[in-house]
Amino acid sequence: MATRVRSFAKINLGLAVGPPRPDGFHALSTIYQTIGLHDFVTVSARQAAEMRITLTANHRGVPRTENGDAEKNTAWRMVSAALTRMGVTAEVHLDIDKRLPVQGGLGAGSANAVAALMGLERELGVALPGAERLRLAAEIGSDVPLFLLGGTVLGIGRGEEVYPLPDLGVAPCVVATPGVGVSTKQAFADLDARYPSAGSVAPSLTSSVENARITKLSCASAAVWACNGIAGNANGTAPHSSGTTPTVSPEHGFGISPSGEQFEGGLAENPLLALVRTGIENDFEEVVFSQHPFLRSTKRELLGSSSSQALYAALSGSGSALFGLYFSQAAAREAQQRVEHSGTRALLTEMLDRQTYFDTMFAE
Ligand SMILES: C[C@](O)(CO)[C@H](O)COP(=O)(O)OP(=O)(O)OC[C@H]1O[C@@H](n2ccc(N)nc2=O)[C@H](O)[C@@H]1O
Ligand SMILES: Nc1ncnc2c1ncn2[C@@H]1O[C@H](COP(=O)(O)OP(=O)(O)OP(=O)(O)O)[C@@H](O)[C@H]1O
Repeated sequence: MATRVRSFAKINLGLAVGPPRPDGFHALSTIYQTIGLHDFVTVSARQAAEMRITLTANHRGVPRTENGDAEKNTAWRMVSAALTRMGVTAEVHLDIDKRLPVQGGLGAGSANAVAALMGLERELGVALPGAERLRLAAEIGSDVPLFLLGGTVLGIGRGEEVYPLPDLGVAPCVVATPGVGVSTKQAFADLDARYPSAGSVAPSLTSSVENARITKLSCASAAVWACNGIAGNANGTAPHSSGTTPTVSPEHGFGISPSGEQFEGGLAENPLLALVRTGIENDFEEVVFSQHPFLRSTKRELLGSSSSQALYAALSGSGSALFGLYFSQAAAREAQQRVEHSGTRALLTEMLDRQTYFDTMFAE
């Protein structure tokens, strides 16, 4: 028997990058949001006298056994580390059915690692404690721990320190996937080069300005909490006390529940709108757009005009994927068509709340 796991992508709702730290990573603050697009990771595992982990994939950009570089794969690394922590020797086969872009800024490789861990635990009937999972995930990559929480997640530190936020909602989302890859490592280096601090040998971001932006984005997450405090509970584990997740509406401009019922008090109480109104931005846009100017046009297409405007559009992570969030399915479809008309692939999906993330993670 094998276990097939959906490996959902993320977008970044704002990403503020600070100066490099002594360990070479950059301090950052971001709000991660899982979305419905996904790869499939299939895990087969059985206890054995000797350890053997093999990996196949349907995309040539994915490190795998056939190419002799499986050990570089996030999913392979996660399974290897998890088996060591479990004290289990096993024969494991991983298959990655890649549907998300590689080097897309959608955290696809990071999500693959968590999907592999979930599949491995189910296959072996062994579950690591939550804190152990988070520690392992942070060792694999900065973007990995968020996928252990799902839904709307605050990320600080180098992005690996994660806190579940009450879900922002289920707004329709269009993801544009341009045919260029962006190296995350290079994007951080380009940001450093753009903001060299006077007098220093190594380039670094101007810390006072950038740290203020990090603080601002962390404060923006407080807007989410405040709104959810009104709309429901704010303990970060249950979406809303009403049991519903807010959606956004073009006609009314404020939150309505899936049953059509409006939240009292209007716009100010919709957490997604409240977050957008704090002025969230992705710091990578400046450097990535100057290298790939057509991405700026794609963002404009996602944003649309005043008659069918996006609630928000931005680069995800260090790109190259961009996303738009919309008030309605119709507005999202129009945006998808605008982007595809200009020759860039665009996929229609929606924000994925925490409950749905876990309920739909295991494929039949
Ligand atoms: C840009 C984001 O996608 C935003 O969500 C993430 O910060 C990237 O996370 P990730 O892909 O898991 O990144 P990692 O695998 O941890 O690091 C890849 C490389 O990116 C750089 N890196 C990453 C995260 C961070 N906070 N500072 C960095 O400088 C480092 O050079 C590192 O060697
Ligand atoms: N499971 C994996 N799937 C895809 N790429 C992987 C995987 N494991 C390691 N890699 C390597 O990592 C690089 C980037 O992978 P990924 O697709 O996760 O980038 P990304 O979407 O930009 O991620 P992030 O948003 O976390 O920066 C690839 O070039 C590839 O060599």
